[in-house]
Amino acid sequence: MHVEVRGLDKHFGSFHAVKDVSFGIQKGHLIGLLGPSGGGKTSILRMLAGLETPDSGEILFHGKRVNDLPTQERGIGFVFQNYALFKHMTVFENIAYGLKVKKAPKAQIRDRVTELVELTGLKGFEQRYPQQLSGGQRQRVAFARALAPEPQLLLLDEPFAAIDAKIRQELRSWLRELIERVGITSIFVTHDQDEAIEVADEIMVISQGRVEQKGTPWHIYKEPATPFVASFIGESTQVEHAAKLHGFDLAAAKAGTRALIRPEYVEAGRPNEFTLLSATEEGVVRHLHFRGSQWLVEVQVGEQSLITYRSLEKDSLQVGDPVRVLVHRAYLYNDERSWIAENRFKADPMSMMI
Ligand SMILES: Nc1ncnc2c1ncn2[C@@H]1O[C@H](COP(=O)(O)OP(=O)(O)OP(=O)(O)O)[C@@H](O)[C@H]1O
Repeated sequence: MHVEVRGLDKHFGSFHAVKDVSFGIQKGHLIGLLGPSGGGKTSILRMLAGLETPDSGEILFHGKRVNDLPTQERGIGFVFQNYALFKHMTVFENIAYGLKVKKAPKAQIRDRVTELVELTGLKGFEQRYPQQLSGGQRQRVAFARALAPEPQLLLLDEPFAAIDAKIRQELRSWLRELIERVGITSIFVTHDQDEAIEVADEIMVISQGRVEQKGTPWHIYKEPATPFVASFIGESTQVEHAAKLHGFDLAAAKAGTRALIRPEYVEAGRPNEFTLLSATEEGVVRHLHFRGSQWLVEVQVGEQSLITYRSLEKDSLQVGDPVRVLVHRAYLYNDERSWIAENRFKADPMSMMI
């Protein structure tokens, strides 16, 4: 189902929880609502579901306004963190529930439950009760139950929040596959950026009731539209005085312009690792953190500390080692605007010849 939201607004008393939110979701896409706690993600989901009434704005399913349609007529399936299974019902009965309420014929219910049990990898568990299942299995039952009545939109609110890290990881890829196979338009609320990046076709970053940015995970990571997005997603260090960034054309930077720099845009190493030494700055290794497949290196350049990764293949560095440092790219921002700046020594190969 194609979903369109236009100018959605919601107050709770005098608190402005959702501010002029607009977005569209293509049929069959999974969109992740990502942002800090209290940002308004759940409120947006509840309005889509008809569990909360917007102050203003429109919700369109297939181009038709559904603002006044009751929840049960919106064709929505839910999986919430606390949307518990019915304890006194077996897995089979839990999955069958929505179809029973709709008074579907018995044979149809049986066929659909069998299909979903297979789809969600729960074969053999049909007669178990929820307390006889692991957390991950219970959540899979919750998905099967939500999908049984063939909803057109699936709303997922932190569905894995209560599950251990290891199983959670498995469930993420499982969910991705499931959604692809079923081809259902889905909205997934999370405050975990790794989860959103891994699972979603598109991410919408929400903070303080507003959409900060919407785009593919790659786009959001690589080209953050606002300082909030740049600092919320991925690792970075902040440089207070952008004017000191060596090799950058900072004509547009004013006093007070700050920079965010991701570790992959910083290169730190021994002098012989650089072709143009004068393009680099002097630094010293302050900390080394072993990250399994690489080192996370903290270097000090003047007063500024920066982080970077270093491959295990290269010469190992020690704390206290002098290094040369080159910053390739920075996200700059002041009060009015934010933009991406490239180091001319990196961005323009001709300048390397100077
Ligand atoms: N029924 C309500 N009455 C009053 N305030 C509410 C109500 N529902 C939500 N709020 C407030 O609106 C704000 C947004 O809440 P919401 O649950 O939508 O945020 P969220 O981004 O989903 O956060 P979380 O990740 O913690 O669930 C919060 O400050 C919350 O306290």
